[in-house]
Amino acid sequence: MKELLRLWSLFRPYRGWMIAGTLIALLTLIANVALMALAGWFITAMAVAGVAGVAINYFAPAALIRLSAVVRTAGRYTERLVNHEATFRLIAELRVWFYRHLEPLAPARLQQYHSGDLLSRIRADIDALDNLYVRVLVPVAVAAISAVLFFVFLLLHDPLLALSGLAFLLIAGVALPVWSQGRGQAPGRRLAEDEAELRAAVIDGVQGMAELTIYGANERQAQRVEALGRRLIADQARLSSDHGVTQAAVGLSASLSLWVLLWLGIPMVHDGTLMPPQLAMLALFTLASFEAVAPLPQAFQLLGRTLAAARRIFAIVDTDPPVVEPTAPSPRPERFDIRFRGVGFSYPGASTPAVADIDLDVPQGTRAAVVGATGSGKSTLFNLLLRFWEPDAGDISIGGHSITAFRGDDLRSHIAVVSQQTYLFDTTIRENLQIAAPEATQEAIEAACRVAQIHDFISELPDGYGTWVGETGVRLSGGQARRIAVARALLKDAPILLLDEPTEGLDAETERSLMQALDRLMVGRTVLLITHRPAGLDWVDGVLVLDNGREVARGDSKVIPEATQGALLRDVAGATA
Ligand SMILES: Nc1ncnc2c1ncn2[C@@H]1O[C@H](COP(=O)(O)OP(=O)(O)OP(=O)(O)O)[C@@H](O)[C@H]1O
Repeated sequence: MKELLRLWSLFRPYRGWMIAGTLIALLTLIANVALMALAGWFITAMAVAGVAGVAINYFAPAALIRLSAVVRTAGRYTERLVNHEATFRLIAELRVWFYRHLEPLAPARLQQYHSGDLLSRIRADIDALDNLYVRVLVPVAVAAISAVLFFVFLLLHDPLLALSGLAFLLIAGVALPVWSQGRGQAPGRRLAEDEAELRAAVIDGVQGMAELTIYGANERQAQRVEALGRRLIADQARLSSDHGVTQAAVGLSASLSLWVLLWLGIPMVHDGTLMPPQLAMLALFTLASFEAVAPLPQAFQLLGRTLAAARRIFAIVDTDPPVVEPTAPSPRPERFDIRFRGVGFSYPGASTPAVADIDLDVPQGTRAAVVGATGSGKSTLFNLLLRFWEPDAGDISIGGHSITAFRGDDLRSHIAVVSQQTYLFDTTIRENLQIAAPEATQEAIEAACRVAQIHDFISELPDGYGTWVGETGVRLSGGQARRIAVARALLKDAPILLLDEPTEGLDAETERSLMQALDRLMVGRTVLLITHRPAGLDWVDGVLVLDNGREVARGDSKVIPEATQGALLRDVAGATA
């Protein structure tokens, strides 16, 4: 119920559309029922007149029948147009609304979700919400209003006929939807969850296909996907069979309603309280009136799926962002020194802190390295500096301003990152570079690529900068992707540069030339490097050595103590073994 009210408030801007859609749908329904009732009356009246040998005016009823037919057809078309237009607008807006809530949660709060699950939420779950609008709200409003009108119409002829008609309408329009809503709740919820799990499993299978093939695990993955598919089909089959049952029950209610009306009405014709054409009209009227309630059982059956989708969406929307954005405008630092003071942080649920009591100064224009074995907390320092997470203790400042005073985007506009994992989008090299500077001209892009020593390679490609790099940049080597990252950082032209093992995994020659490119990039910037390799750090001005999130030494590169060197070298040996 809570979800329904929240969804209703989200639909608020579309209430005008909803009212228009409801009125047009109501008019269409009334035209259809009128068409059937008038036709019943007209045919019987003509037959009775023929038998009696009297003339009747057939122009008015014939014109009304034609009018009803035209209104029904035009109404159906317009109603679809209006309601679908409103639904598509609503869905488009909901998707943007959801994405706006998702953005501040990345990456910290989203790590617990599989990308396939998030995709399911943003696509299938948002789509499922339109069910509430087109299949529940509008039909329920139409059914409720028309049931009252139909009841009043029957009441004008006979109270007993009205009550029997209403009783069957209530069975089809209230009892059956309540039953199918109860039956559909559990499979509907499972459908939302299983669809997400299936999507995640398929994405995993496709992305990890090389590993699955190497380790002969394709079959197991296929079985997992198949089992999920079977579960999904079982729930869909149950919903479909229930849908069949309710549709049959609606048909049965309509037929029973007709029979009861005839059973009650025929004696009235004998008594002369009802004319034969009236009986025919009321019979077809009763039958046609069930069109108003026919969509309700399925709509309520799908309510379980819709509410499960709503819950999954609200679960993300209600997540508190890991950092609180300041309300005041961000400061505009004149200098770009980086300072950590007493910084401590634990990831949620972790028993030990990832970093504790860290002090670090990187004066503007200098270069510092944080060295430590795997898991010693180096990347955590970057995550805190980039404000993906908020420290539990201490403070980080840039140019004398605490980073808590900056809005996330403003803070990150001062920082460029080159890491070992450069994410390349499935688009052209040019667009991948323009992520850092959307307005960058071709000349600026080429200049950055020359410094990054990747221009010659790109120029030799048949499509040059228009070359498609493939998903996650599969068509480029690790070294080439790293150079693209350097070029991106040059294009961004930020005063602070974070380097996360930028030469990791490259051969000596590639590493040397990438270091030359990095040398050019580092000029005039405040640079912080994280690495687990203690060797070759003579180009940095200061080193901080971490072990298990704590400082164990600091100074220049010579301070890396023997013991720590040993641990680091073991780490390197372990990583390469
Ligand atoms: N997103 C996260 N959620 C929970 N725990 C995390 C997360 N990221 C890191 N950790 C944990 O925090 C500790 C420090 O990790 P961190 O990634 O900062 O180490 P690192 O020195 O950068 O390691 P590496 O050199 O392997 O990248 C580790 O124990 C790690 O398991």
